[in-house]
Amino acid sequence: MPDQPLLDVRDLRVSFRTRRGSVTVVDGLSFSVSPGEILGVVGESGSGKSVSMLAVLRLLTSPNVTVEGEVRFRGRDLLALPDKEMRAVRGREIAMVFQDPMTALTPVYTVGWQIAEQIRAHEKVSRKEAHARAVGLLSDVGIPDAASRANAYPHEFSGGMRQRAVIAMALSCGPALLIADEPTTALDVTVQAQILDLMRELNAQGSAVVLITHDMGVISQIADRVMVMYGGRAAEEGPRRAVFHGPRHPYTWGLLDSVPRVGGPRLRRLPTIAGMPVAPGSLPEGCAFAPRCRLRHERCEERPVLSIGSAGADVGSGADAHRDACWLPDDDRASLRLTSRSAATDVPDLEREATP
Ligand SMILES: Nc1ncnc2c1ncn2[C@@H]1O[C@H](COP(=O)(O)OP(=O)(O)OP(=O)(O)O)[C@@H](O)[C@H]1O
Repeated sequence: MPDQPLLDVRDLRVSFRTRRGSVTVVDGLSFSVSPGEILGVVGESGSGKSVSMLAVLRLLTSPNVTVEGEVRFRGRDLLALPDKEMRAVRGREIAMVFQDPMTALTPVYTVGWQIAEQIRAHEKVSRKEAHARAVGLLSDVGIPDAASRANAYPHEFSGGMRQRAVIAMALSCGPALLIADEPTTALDVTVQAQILDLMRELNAQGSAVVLITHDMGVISQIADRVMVMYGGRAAEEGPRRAVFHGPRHPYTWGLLDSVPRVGGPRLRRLPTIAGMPVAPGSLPEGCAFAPRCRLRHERCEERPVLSIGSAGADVGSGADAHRDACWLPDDDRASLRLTSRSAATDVPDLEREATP
């Protein structure tokens, strides 16, 4: 893995001014993405996944929002880039796919025209050539009879086909980075798998991917590395295998325990994480997860730093590092996980079943 990250986000902080005062929803988030890797970002609703990526892309345009920190992409600080240069980065070097494909498609133009225009926005090619490439891309993403389908309007496509069209648009400029926010959530399972395959293909062609999801199952199928977010902060971050086989943060334990699995033991009830997600504006001074954590102790009133800890053997450095933000003693994590589970019955052993 090359040393220089493609995207390097340091101490990102996003606050909204509301009638109740300033509310911080992303609180000192740092992470990086290496060229060609797939980073899965996972966490419950409201954990700040979307807002942090929208901040990275400079798409939070409300006058009530404040974004602080550093976002380096290929060495340039995106937060300091003039608008025009930022627009060139978005769409050409960084592509985006959102849950609702209609956010990227305009209802009044044909799908082929929109992909062709996206190509022409970044490259000097004739209309005819751009259209031919758009047809080729639609065919690449599995749209049958792409030549005639290119002349259809978005409402004439199914949800899965629209998402494919948006991915075709992303593919059109061969982005170094694709940020995909819940791209499969609205789709049925078969189509979901096809869209994940397309992301893998895009990745195989050299694009790094940040995939936001609340679904640990999706992460287990596709991510090289995983960042688990809670309360606008990173709770844990590491290679997929390390996070699935040796999760270190009690919040990650909860997420993994609450994944329903086909073929797993029959559960009398699906375990859930007790308590409510932390509300923006009421982030505790210390560990954000402490109010819901069965293992909280005095030290949790102090904010834990995302770090490798003192464990040693199973952690590496750089992209291989497995970090967590928890004060529990490193050596006792495995037995503590069992202790914390014993209060819940019928909890499956997910580490053994994680995708290798
Ligand atoms: N414009 C806004 N003004 C105030 N608060 C906002 C605004 N946009 C988002 N938030 C708050 O920021 C927090 C993080 O939202 P975000 O959408 O990033 O969460 P998420 O982890 O992506 O969840 P989901 O999976 O539901 O999309 C939420 O509590 C949300 O209510």
